[in-house]
Amino acid sequence: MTEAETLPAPVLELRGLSVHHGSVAALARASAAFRAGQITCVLGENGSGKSTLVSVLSGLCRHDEGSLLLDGRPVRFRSPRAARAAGIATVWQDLAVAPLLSVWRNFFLGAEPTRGAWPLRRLDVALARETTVRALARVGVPGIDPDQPAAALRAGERQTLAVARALHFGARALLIDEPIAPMTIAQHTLVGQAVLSARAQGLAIVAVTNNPRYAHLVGDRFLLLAHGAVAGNLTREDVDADVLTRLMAGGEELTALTTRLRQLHPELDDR
Ligand SMILES: Nc1ncnc2c1ncn2[C@@H]1O[C@H](COP(=O)(O)OP(=O)(O)OP(=O)(O)O)[C@@H](O)[C@H]1O
Repeated sequence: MTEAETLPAPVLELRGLSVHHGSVAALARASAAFRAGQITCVLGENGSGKSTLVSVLSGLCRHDEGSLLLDGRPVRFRSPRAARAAGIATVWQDLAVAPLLSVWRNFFLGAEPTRGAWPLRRLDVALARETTVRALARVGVPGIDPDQPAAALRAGERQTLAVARALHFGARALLIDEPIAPMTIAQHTLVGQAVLSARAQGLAIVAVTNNPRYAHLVGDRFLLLAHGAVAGNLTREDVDADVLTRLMAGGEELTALTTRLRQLHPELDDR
């Protein structure tokens, strides 16, 4: 059986997709497939197009060449809301929480459960709290007080809350743009746990990270971007953590590896 026959169909796919910002090609004819139950880590230097990839998949910006496919059908999201409605959840780099609102309020943000029939319908606060605690425990973060203000959460916990939310509201694809502020190992571990829970529940995950060791720990595939183009699309069998670290650090080695892999796997050109 070929690899294509054993893999689940892609949830999201880019085919020869380009995004221009003025004269700059932030993504240049990029092709990649993101499948259910797989974590694809996106790596590349500053300005290589990682955030643009998240923006185009999440409906924030539109492509001007090639195609974006959802379940094999070409789509063009009009807004992040449209992408969300299609089951694509995004944990933004500058993830905003309402700091003074409680954790459970942030979890629901306008989609709170209610009880009773109109006109006596009321917020079901007990259910909202309980659901938040359960959803957080499901992604490996037990024991969070749902009534504490979101400002009290650490960076990793905020990301985790966003992942828990995505799972609760039935997302099929999860996009994570790593925060700019460096995270501690403990914070990375938390986010890693949440991401692995999401994978176990069959989401297609696209995680932008600048940390090759973290990427190697959680990733099934590694999409390397350079100057907006796909410079490598590797599996765990192709690289170990040291190679991934070196690839991140230097363009030359990356180019050599890409050339070699393309010779060995001509089908990489189609990804
Ligand atoms: N809104 C914009 N207007 C003009 N140029 C942009 C815009 N957004 C991105 N670019 C350019 O597109 C290219 C890709 O940027 P992008 O932010 O996607 O890269 P990145 O890999 O996410 O970088 P970083 O790691 O610094 O976040 C860069 O050359 C950047 O300067």
